[in-house]
Amino acid sequence: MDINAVNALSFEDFLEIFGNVIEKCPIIPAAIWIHRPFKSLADLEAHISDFIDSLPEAGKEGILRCHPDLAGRELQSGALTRDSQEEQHAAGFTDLRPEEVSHMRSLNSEYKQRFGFPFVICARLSGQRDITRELQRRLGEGREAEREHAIGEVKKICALRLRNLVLSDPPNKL
Ligand SMILES: NC(=O)N[C@H]1NC(=O)NC1=O
Repeated sequence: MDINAVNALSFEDFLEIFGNVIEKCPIIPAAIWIHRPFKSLADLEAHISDFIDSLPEAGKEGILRCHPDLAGRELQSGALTRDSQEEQHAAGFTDLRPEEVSHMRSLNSEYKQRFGFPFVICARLSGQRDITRELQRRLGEGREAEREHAIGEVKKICALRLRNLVLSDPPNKL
């Protein structure tokens, strides 16, 4: 699908296709619909990014809270969105040994206790081992810096999801 095809979609079809580019936050593509016609994929992405930046702290943290834990219970029970399932699989979280799952879960819960929102990272851009190391490093960050860092990761996840939808041969890098 190219950008002209995107611009030709009805609101309902647009939401159906782009509703999860920010995990479980269809309000975001719904809100930026008003900026059609989009000049390019980068333009569409920039509107999403600007909308997120315009939110108060509570809105940004709400977005983070819509993200499932990496290697969490939803992965185990098959309750992830398809996007998230594919991303966690790509990073290797579907192949963890039981002790690695427990380690990841205890780090996730320590992180949530410290910051009040889940640890979020663009799983397609790193492997499971690097992500675990990064989680440990980010546990030492300040709350505000960490919120902004996590929102940056949400935007990377969004960029790759958009490319998957709009480009026919999507690269798995930014
Ligand atoms: N918690 C977290 O980072 N979740 C995710 N990251 C990603 O790339 N897909 C996700 O679901």
